[in-house]
Amino acid sequence: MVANKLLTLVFVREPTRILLGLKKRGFGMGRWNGFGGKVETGETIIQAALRELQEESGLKAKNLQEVGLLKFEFVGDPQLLEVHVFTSSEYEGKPTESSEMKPQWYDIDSIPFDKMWPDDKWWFPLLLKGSKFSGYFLFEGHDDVLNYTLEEVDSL
Ligand SMILES: NNC(=O)c1cnc2ccc(F)cc2c1N
Repeated sequence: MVANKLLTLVFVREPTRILLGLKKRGFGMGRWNGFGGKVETGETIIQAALRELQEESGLKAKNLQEVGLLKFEFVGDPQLLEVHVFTSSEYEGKPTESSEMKPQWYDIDSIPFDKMWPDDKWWFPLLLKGSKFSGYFLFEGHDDVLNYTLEEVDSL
């Protein structure tokens, strides 16, 4: 049994816009993502979310809320990714480019889905309307979603 790999994904929200980061290298390079990464041993998922947001965007979230649980599988790869999705609407600091990410505010009416992971177009509307959601996406490579499940939930 291959344990799930725990990852975090944080979106900083303002009333009409959301902060995305352009991945400058490595996994998912060239796509606008949320901020996040691996949960290291010895840290909680929340601590990891806060750490990665700070490292990748320069922001310190003050009211992190868990809003989604996404599981990603890639054909041919036994490692299941378990992604804990958070939003924050109160933060300290200014969005700052890092070696990994270039942060940019996007109006919630013009999210660049064509330059994001293909699954975003399904669950982003739920995140934007404040729902809690749980989903599973089966990828073939990084561009094709073979099938998925997605549901709004009352609690995560
Ligand atoms: N904004 N969306 C993301 O950051 C995102 C979305 N879907 C993914 C699917 C597989 C994966 F390995 C990473 C992501 C991901 N970073």
